[in-house]
Amino acid sequence: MTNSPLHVFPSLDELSVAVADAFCRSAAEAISQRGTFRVALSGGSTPKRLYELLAKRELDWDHIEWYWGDERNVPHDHDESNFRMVSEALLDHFPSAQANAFSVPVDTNDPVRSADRYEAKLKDVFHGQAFPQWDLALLGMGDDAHTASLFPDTAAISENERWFVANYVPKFEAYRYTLTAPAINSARQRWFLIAGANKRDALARVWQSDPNRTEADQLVAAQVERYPSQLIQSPTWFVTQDAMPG
Ligand SMILES: O=C1O[C@H](COP(=O)(O)O)[C@@H](O)[C@H](O)[C@H]1O
Repeated sequence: MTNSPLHVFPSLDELSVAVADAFCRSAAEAISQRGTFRVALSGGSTPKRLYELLAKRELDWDHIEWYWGDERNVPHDHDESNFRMVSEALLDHFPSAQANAFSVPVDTNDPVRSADRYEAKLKDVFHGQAFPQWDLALLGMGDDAHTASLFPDTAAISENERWFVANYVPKFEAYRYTLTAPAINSARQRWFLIAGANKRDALARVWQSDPNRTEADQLVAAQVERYPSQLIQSPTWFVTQDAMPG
C-alpha cells in the first residue's frame, strides 16, 4: 500500500473536477511565486476530461507553459497523438495557450533525433538545472503499470542521465517518446490520475513496494522493470474507486 497522499473518487468525472480545482490552485500559487506555471502533461484517455474542464476555468493562460511528458511516434494530426488530444480538449480554445505549448517535434522517420531536439528545448527552458523542475507533472498509468512511456522491460526505465528519450517498445514494435524517471521526479509535484477497474491489478502491484520506503534495493530494481510506475517518487494519487486494489 502507498504512504503517499491518496484521494479516492466514485467516478472519473468527480476525480477530474477535484484535479481541475487542485490544478487551478497550484497554477495560481506558482504564478504568484515564480511568474510561470510549467506543467508536463500526460496522454492517453484518462486526463482528457480534466483538460476539457480546464478549458472552462479562469486560468492565467499567458503564464502557463504546456509540455508533453510523453508522446506517440505519429504525426500531430493522428488519432493516437497526445498532442492532438490535448489540443482538441484544451489548447485550441485559447490562442495564448497554443503560443505557450511546447510539443514534441515528431519526425516519425527519426524518433531519436526528435527526442534529442525536444530534450535540447527543455534544457534551454530549464537552463542550468540538473533535471527540469516542473511545477507539476501529470501522470497516468497503463494496465501494464507503465507511466508516461516508460514501459515494462524497456531501456528508458534505467536511464539516469537523459531527460527525454525515444523508447523502443517491443510489444508495439514502435518508438514512444518519454520523459525519464529523474526528469519526472524533479517536478515539484507529481500527480497520478488513475481510473477504471482495468487498472486495479497494476495499481496493487505498484503499491506492493515503493522505492522510497523499502530497503530491499535489489528486489525493488527488479520490480521497477516490471512495474515502472514504482519509479515515481512520492506522488499524489487521484484514483477512482473501481481502480482501488482490494
Ligand atoms: O500510452 C499511454 O498510456 C498511459 C495511460 O493511458 P490511459 O489511456 O489508460 O489513460 C498514459 O499515461 C500515457 O501518457 C499514454 O501515452
